[in-house]
Amino acid sequence: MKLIRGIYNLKEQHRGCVLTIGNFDGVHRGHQALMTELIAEGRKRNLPVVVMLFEPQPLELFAGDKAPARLTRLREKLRYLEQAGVDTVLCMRFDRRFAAHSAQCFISDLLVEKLNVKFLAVGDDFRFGAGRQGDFLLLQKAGAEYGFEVISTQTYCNDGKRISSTAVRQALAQDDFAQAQLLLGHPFSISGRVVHGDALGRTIGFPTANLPLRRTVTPVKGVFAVEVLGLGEQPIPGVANIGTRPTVKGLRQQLEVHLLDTHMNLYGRHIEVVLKQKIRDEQRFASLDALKEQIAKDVVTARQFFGLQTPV
Ligand SMILES: Cc1cc2nc3c(=O)[nH]c(=O)nc-3n(C[C@H](O)[C@H](O)[C@H](O)COP(=O)(O)O)c2cc1C
Ligand SMILES: Nc1ncnc2c1ncn2[C@@H]1O[C@H](COP(=O)(O)OP(=O)(O)OP(=O)(O)O)[C@@H](O)[C@H]1O
Repeated sequence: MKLIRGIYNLKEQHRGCVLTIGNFDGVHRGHQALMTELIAEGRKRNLPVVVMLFEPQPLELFAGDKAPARLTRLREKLRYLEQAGVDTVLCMRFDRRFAAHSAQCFISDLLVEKLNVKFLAVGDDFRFGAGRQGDFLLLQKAGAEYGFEVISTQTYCNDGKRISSTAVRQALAQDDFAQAQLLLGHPFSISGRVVHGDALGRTIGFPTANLPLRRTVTPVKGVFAVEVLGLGEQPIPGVANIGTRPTVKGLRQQLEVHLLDTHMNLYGRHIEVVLKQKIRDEQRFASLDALKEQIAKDVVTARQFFGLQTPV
């Protein structure tokens, strides 16, 4: 799969494609169904399948930390879109300048001139261009004028309800990871590169691997039983805290994971942490000893969840 970043990297050879546009946060089963349709269309027309997405997501620009929690970072979106069989991702930098382009200009400069789109599939509620002036009807009119087909995507449902990134966030807000997985078509996970922490964890007897969470808003918070992927063939069970660590006056949100029965130096490794079950909310403890005592209990809870014997 190819990644093209920004309009200036679009070259003559990229003209002619079947296209969809959106956030695709989570790359959930609704998105996957749309990809399947688009890929069939691309094969029929012998044209590459292109997904246009925006970074940051538009609401992150407009609403900052009031924006909905992000389910996937760009890297994760790319991985899932590649698995779905997409040929090219066109990642547009969504800044004030880009957002100020008129709907007409978005169509004529980007869709027609740069991409020469032949088939476009978007939701019938899709809005675009400065002030959200552009809508599905305008796209259809433009399609008739410039010679491309515009269709509205079929709604893909679960239990009679439309699958959406919002629905996944709602499931996660209730710590319902089974429901989130059902909607996503893959487990909810957080991944990243392990960085150095304050090495306090080792002194309190629970060494942790720290992942900084660059996203401003996380969809989940607290202490969880987790499985860590990316450290060999088998997932490694662990216990993780997602939060600001109020006991040690941590400032930024991070994910810290303590592996059960495994001692490894993880600095610099890329890991994927799959959340399996919530254990409790993060708390501010009066002392490090109190925190240590609680983490020992969390470890026991996680061991029980994984059906692991607790050493005596
Ligand atoms: C299972 C687990 C639960 C945790 N729970 C809390 C908590 O409730 N409150 C808190 O302030 N820190 C919590 N922490 C974070 C600890 O404060 C942190 O691991 C310790 O300060 C070590 O930080 P370091 O790795 O940056 O040295 C938890 C860590 C783990 C692994
Ligand atoms: N359940 C679904 N079935 C079919 N198409 C979908 C479904 N969900 C999203 N799409 C389509 O995928 C494209 C990208 O959707 P986008 O990620 O912007 O929204 P979303 O998944 O509905 O999330 P949100 O909850 O943020 O609105 C749009 O064209 C949208 O219509």
